[in-house]
Amino acid sequence: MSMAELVGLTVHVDTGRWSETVLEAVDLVVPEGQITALLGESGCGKSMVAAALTGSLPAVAHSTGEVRIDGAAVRDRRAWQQLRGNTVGLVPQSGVTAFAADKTVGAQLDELHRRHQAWSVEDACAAAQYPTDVFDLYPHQHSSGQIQRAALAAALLPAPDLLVVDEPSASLDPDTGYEVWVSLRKYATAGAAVLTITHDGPFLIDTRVADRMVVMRDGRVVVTGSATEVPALADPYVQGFFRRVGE
Ligand SMILES: Nc1ncnc2c1ncn2[C@@H]1O[C@H](COP(=O)(O)OP(=O)(O)OP(=O)(O)O)[C@@H](O)[C@H]1O
Repeated sequence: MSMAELVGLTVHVDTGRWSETVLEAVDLVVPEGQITALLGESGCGKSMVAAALTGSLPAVAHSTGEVRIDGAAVRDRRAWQQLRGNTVGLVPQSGVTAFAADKTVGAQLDELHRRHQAWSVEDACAAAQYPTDVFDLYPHQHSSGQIQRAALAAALLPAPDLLVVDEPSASLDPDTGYEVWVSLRKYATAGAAVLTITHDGPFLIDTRVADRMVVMRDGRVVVTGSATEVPALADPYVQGFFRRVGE
C-alpha cells in the first residue's frame, strides 16, 4: 500500500510580482517499507513535492489535485497540523529551518522526545549520526552538516510513518553520508515510507539503497520505476543523473 500519494497535483506560485506553475499534474506514490529516491535538475520542483507531501507548501503556493496520506485526502490546514510532526516528517533542505532559533538543539530534541515518547533521543541521534557533543549549541552555531543531521534526528523522534528527506547527505563527508543512508534504509525496511531527494545517482547505483526512483523535469514527473530499471533507461536526461564525474 502507498502511505503517501500525490494525485494530479498542480502547484502555482504567485508572489504578487511574478507567478509560475512549479508542479504540473504530478502523480507520485511513496509506498511503505521502501525508499523512493526523487531526482531531477535544480529548480524542477523536488522540494515542492517534499513540501506538498508534508503539508508545508509556502503561503504563496496554490494547489489543485490531491495529497493522500494513508489513503485519505488531506484537505485543510487543521488536518495537516495533526499529521505534521506525527505521522508525517520532513527534513528540509536547510536543516536550520527545522528548529526554533532561541533554544538549543538538545533542548528541542528532548522536548520532542517528551511529547512523542517514541524514539529515545540517543537512538534518534545515533541513527542521524548527530554528534551529541554539540547538543548544547543553538541551531545557528551548528555547521550545515551538523544541523542537517540534527534535523533528521528531530524528524525521527516522533517515528513518522512517512519520512521525507530533502538531500540527506548533501553537506556530509562520504562515510557519514553513507551511514545516514543506512539508517534511512533500516527505517524503511522497518515499515516506513521514505522519500529522499538526491542529486547523487551514482551513489544510488553503487549502494542499491533505494527501491524506487522518480525523475522530474520542469515541474513534471517524467519517469518512475525500480532502482534497477531507471538507471538502465537510454534517455539522455535520465542518464545525466547517473553519469560519474569525468565520464
Ligand atoms: N517559497 C517559494 N516561493 C516562491 N517560489 C518558490 C519557493 N520555493 C521554491 N520556489 C520556486 O519553485 C520552483 C521549484 O523549486 P524547488 O525548490 O522545488 O526546486 P528543486 O528541484 O528542489 O531544486 P534544487 O535541486 O535546486 O533544490 C523554482 O522555480 C523555485 O523558484
